[in-house]
Order: sequence, then C-alpha cells, then structure tokens
Amino acid sequence: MVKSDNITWHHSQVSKAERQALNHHKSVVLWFTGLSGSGKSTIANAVEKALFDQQIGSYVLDGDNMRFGLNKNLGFSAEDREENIRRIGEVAKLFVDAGVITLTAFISPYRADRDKVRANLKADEFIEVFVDTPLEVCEQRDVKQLYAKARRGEITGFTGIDAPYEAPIDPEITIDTSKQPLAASVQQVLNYLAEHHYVSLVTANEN
Ligand SMILES: Nc1ncnc2c1ncn2[C@@H]1O[C@H](COP(=O)(O)OS(=O)(=O)O)[C@@H](OP(=O)(O)O)[C@H]1O
Ligand SMILES: Nc1ncnc2c1ncn2[C@@H]1O[C@H](COP(=O)(O)OP(=O)(O)O)[C@@H](O)[C@H]1O
Repeated sequence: MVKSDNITWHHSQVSKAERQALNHHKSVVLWFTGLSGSGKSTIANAVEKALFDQQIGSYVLDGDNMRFGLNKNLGFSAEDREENIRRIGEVAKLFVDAGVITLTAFISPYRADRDKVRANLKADEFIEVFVDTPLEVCEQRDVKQLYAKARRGEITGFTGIDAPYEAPIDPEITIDTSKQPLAASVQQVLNYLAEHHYVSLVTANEN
C-alpha cells in the first residue's frame, strides 16, 4: 500500500548488474535471525571482517544500532517488530540494488515478517541464516543481563521468555553457536557464498 498519489518511479542509468560487475561480486542479503544472545551480531560482524580481508565490501545492519536512528520510534510490540523488519527489509533491498553484500542481525521473531522480506527480493538475493542456539545457552550468556530482567518481570514481552520466536522452516544456513566456535560459523557462511557463486574467495595458497 502506497499512501501518496502522483509519484513516479525513476530508473537509474546504472543497473544493479553493472554495479555488481564493478565490485566483482554479487549483492545479496544474509538475514541472520535467532534469539537475543544467539550470536547474530558476533557472526555477522566476523563475516564482514573476513570479507573485507578478501577485499570484498559488505555492511552490517544491526538491530540495536538501527533502533538508535531509523527505528528510534519503535518498541517491541508485535506491530512495532513487524514495522522494524519491514523497514530493514526495504533498506536491505536498497543496499542490494547498490551492489552491496548486506548482513542483517535482527531477532526478527515472526516467520511472516521474514518471508515478506524474502518475497520483496529476487530468489537468489535472500539467504536466511538461522542462528539456532538453544535458549538455555543464550540465557546463560545473558550478555546484556536482559534475560535476568525478563525472568524477574522487569521487562515484559521478551523474546523466548514471554514473547514468541518462530523458527525458520527451511533456512539456507543453520548455525548452533553452542556446538561450534566462531571461526567455524564464519567459514560456514563464506563457504555458502563461494559455493553458490556470490563471491570468489582467495585461498591462503593463492596469496
Ligand atoms: N522485549 C525485548 N525482546 C527482545 N529483545 C529486546 C527486548 N527489549 C530489548 N531488547 C534488545 O533489543 C534487541 C532486539 O532488537 P531487534 O530489532 O533485533 O528485535 S526484533 O527483530 O524487532 O524483534 C536485542 O538485542 P540482541 O541481543 O542483539 O538480539 C535485545 O538486546
Ligand atoms: N561460538 C560462538 N559463536 C558466536 N558467539 C559466541 C560463541 N560462543 C560464545 N559467544 C558469545 O555469545 C554472545 C552472542 O552475542 P551477540 O552476538 O550479541 O548475539 P545476538 O546478536 O544474537 O544478540 C557474544 O558475547 C559472543 O562472544
């Protein structure tokens, strides 16, 4: 639904394919989803660094960070989370059009909201990365002490405690950070990108 009348779509003189050719890699969204503390940000940022070291530009859109700016007017009701994910989906789509490998790290607890982002992109432009770390492990880490607050009833509507998390049904990549070290998760994502021809990686022997 578009609210405005009398608006026209303007086409660029440079196509997405031309931008990708300039960058020597395809553009895509790596959509990390999972509980708070599951490892979304840690893995996404480590993948960005690994790509950078391969001279491949990418960019991380992180849940907490976006809530300081673009999404500062949104809270954690189901409606606000839906709007949060809708906006990030649109931003990620612009980044893909700009030729960038885009990593997003949002809980994105609702399957329908994630599926809408996927549907708004081409089939090969959305890679769902399910960070499937068990709740007990996330709660034990409790990086920000938010699970403790939620258990004490000081935060309500906390994902995994008293708000839902709907796991992906058929994610492209699944990672359980309680079962493998960070480096293995980074390699798993890089391997996926290379095997599906999004990027070509230089191996240590070629350096
Ligand atoms: N009620 C509630 N539920 C879940 N998370 C909460 C809540 N309140 C604050 N936080 C902190 O906000 C981070 C999640 O923000 P997101 O934008 O990723 O959430 S969502 O996708 O809109 O559900 C999340 O950060 P991450 O730990 O990085 O996931 C929390 O630190
Ligand atoms: N194998 C692992 N992979 C990723 N993170 C891990 C791992 N083991 C422990 N951690 C820790 O778990 C925490 C995950 O936090 P974070 O990445 O912010 O999660 P999220 O973005 O999903 O909320 C970090 O403190 C990280 O150091």
